Amino acid sequence: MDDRIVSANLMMDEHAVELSLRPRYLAEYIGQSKAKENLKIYIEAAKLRKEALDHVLLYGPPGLGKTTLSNIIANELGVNLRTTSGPAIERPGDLAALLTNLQEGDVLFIDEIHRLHRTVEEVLYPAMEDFALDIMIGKGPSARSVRLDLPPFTLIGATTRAGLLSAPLRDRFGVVSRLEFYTVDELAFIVSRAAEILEVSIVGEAASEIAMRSRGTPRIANRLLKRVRDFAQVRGDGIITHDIAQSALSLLQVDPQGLDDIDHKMLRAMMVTFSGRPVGLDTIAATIGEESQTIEDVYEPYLMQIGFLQRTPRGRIATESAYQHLGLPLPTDR
Ligand SMILES: Nc1ncnc2c1ncn2[C@@H]1O[C@H](COP(=O)(O)OP(=O)(O)OP(=O)(O)O)[C@@H](O)[C@H]1O
Ligand SMILES: [Mg+2]
Repeated sequence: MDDRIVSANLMMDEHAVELSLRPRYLAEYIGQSKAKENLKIYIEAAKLRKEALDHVLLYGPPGLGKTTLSNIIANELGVNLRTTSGPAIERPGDLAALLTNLQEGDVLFIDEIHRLHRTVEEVLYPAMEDFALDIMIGKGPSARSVRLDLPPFTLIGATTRAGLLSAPLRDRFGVVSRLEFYTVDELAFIVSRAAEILEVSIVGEAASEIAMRSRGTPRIANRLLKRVRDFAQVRGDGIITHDIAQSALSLLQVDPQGLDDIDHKMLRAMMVTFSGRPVGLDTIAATIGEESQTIEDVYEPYLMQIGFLQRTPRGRIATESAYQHLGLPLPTDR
C-alpha cells in the first residue's frame, strides 16, 4: 500500500518535471527552423486578421516535439487548447461534442490523427472546411440532415505516419510541417537548458556527449539527462562531468551513436541471421520479437537518417557503415 502511494508520487513528480522541460513559446523552441519560421508568419497574420489560424498537420518520428509545438501555437495565439487523440474519439457524436464546445479561434489538437475512425473522419471534413456539422435527424425515409454552424477554430493534427492519412483529410490542412531530427548542437543546447531547469550543473562536453547519443530526439535527450543526473548524484558530487556522462551512458547500454539493444538486435538479425540479404520488415520484427510498427516508427527512421539502414524494393539491408559500427565483416557476396 505504502509502496503504491510512494510510486504514485514519484510518477507525479516525473510528470511535473516533464512539463517543466517543455518550452512554452516559439522563442524557447530550439531547432526546427523551417517549421518555426513559417508558423511564426502564419500565427502573426492570423492574429492581425483576427482569424483562426489555418489547420496545421505536424508529422515526424516520436519525441521530436509535435505535442510541444501544438501547445506553443495555442499559447502564441492566446487561445485555448483542447487535446484529444484519434483512437480516443470513438463515435461521430464524441467529435461533435468536442467541436461544439470550442470557442472562436480555439485550437483542437488531435494526436495520432492517422488512427481516426472513418465515420469520425467524415464529420471532420465539413467542420474543417466550412466550420459546420452535418447532423442526421430521424431514421428511414423521413431522415434529414441539419447543418450546425461551428465557431472558426484551428485543427492541429499530429502523426508519426503521414502516409497513413487519407487524401481528403490531408488535403484539408493548409499548413503541413514535417519535423526533422535535431542536430547534435541543438540537442546539446536542449540538454543544457533542461539541466538549468533541473538545477544540475553540467559541463559542455557532457551535454554534447548526451546529445550525440540521443538519436536526434529531444525526448531521449531529456530522459538520458535525468538518468545521468542520478549517476552524478549517487556516484559523483552532483556535477555532470564528461567522465560521469560517458560511464553512465555505457551502463544505460546506449552506444556512442545512441543505438540501444533493439537497434543492435535488428542490425545483427539482418547481418548474421539473414547473412546480409534484403529482409522484410515483418521478418525482422518476428526474428527479434518486436512489433513491426514500433520498428517502422521508432527505430528505422533514425537508422536510415544516420545511413545504417536502407530500404530497397526487395527489403531492408544494413549498410557498410552499420557493419563497421558493429565490427562485423561485410558479406563477400554483396
Ligand atoms: N524544440 C524543442 N526544444 C526544447 N525541448 C523540446 C523541443 N521539442 C521537444 N522538446 C522536449 O521533448 C519532449 C518531447 O516532445 P513532445 O512530447 O512534444 O514530442 P512528440 O513529437 O509529441 O512525440 P510523440 O510523437 O511521441 O507524441 C518535450 O517534453 C520537451 O521537453
Ligand atoms: Mg506527442
